[in-house]
Amino acid sequence: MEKRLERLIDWLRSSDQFYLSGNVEVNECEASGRGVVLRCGVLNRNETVVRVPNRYQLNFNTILWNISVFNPGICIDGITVSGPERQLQREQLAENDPRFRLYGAFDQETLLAFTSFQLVTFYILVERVLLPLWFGGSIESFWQPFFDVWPSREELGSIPAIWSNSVSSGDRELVELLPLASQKLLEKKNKLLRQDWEAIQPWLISRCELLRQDGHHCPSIEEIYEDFLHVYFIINSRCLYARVQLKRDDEESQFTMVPFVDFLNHTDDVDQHCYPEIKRDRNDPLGIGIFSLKCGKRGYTKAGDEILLNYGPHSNDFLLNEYGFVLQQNRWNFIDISDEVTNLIDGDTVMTEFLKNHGYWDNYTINYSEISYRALVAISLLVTQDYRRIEKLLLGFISEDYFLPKISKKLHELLGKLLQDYRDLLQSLKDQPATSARNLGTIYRGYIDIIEHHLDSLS
Ligand SMILES: C[S@@+](CC[C@H](N)C(=O)[O-])C[C@H]1O[C@@H](n2cnc3c(N)ncnc32)[C@H](O)[C@@H]1O
Repeated sequence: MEKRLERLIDWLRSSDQFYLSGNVEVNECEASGRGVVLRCGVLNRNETVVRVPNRYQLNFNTILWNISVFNPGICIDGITVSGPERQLQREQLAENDPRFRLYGAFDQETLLAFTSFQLVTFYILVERVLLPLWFGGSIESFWQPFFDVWPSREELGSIPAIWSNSVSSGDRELVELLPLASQKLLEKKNKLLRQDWEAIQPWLISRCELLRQDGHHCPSIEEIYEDFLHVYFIINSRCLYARVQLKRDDEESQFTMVPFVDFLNHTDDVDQHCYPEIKRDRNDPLGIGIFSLKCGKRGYTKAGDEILLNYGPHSNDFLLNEYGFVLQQNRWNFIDISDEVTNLIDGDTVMTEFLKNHGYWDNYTINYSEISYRALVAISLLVTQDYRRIEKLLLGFISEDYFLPKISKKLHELLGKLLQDYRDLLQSLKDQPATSARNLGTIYRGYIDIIEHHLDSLS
């Protein structure tokens, strides 16, 4: 890894807009992979840790630029390569570079119809997996130094969508043990994976056909699907929010991938650590901009301190499904108790309809500090069946405090049952030493903390 890191930084240094603080370095540990630490000196509030120009970021725009070098039919003013620049770029390329054919078949409309995720995944698969198969790997992607520092398949094996979609995952049986919040996230992710695979699969098949026509070995589509899963979660776990004007109507497409910045690990602390800043580049007005990572309020003064970034206020269920890790302590944890509560009400159509009509059916949660208002409304109705007063509660004429003494016994019962279920699940996970099972155990331990806290305050 040391050599690959050196190569990455040399590559980035070929731009004079790149900056990296001399006070930081990358280190590696088993629990969180690569991370960035303070090597020496200090980092003060608002100081730049690293700055990466647009050209070295992988995103919808830079990919269009790179494809347009090989395909003159892709022409978007300010985004794709200009005439004189194309000439310059071409002079550096071999005439038989396979990308003239790999990218030549696209028309602009097709490319623009892809989401960011689809285009970035397709492009990385071509540049990282297919391109090295031509001419014994003698043609190398511009992005190779970036590709070389990404996590291996094994490192991403702790993500539930990998358990459920990859034939090589040994953790498939853990899907059954996922809590409801994770099951819902997994379902959503599986749907996106299916959609994106369907969108790019035909293009990958026809690109593989080109390889075969030239007499090269080509992986089967099943093998490429495994690469697709790997690349998909590399992107998913490393992308950073950035406006992509060409895709402005698609919220999910607003991201960029930024070398080195993507070495920062996550903290649940939202406003103390580093923060991103994107500045428009005068020389590249339609690009995403220059991406900087700045030091937050807390500053760093002790050598070895880890420089961190908050990925968002995410629970352990979310972190597991999006990134494949969990935190031992996480202030954003919550339990989805929708199934337990709806099961208690199910069968009573009047009550169900009432809650549905008022927008209070389903989606009930508890976090460390509170039982959600939605859950209190549903349980109060279940216990009291006092429709008149519940309407007053919803209109704000009475407070939930009126109902709390009446529902305390039911809450005790419900939380007591959940506590037992989670303890049983923890017990059944105890004999499984793998990281994925340990992560699930951490989620359930977080749930137990939440429930014990509420049971203490109810009694
Ligand atoms: C943006 S990358 C950070 C760099 C990454 N550690 C690497 O080795 O390249 C996000 C990934 O880092 C790991 N990660 C981030 N924060 C972590 C944390 N607090 N604890 C454990 N793993 C973490 C997870 O594997 C996650 O998918």
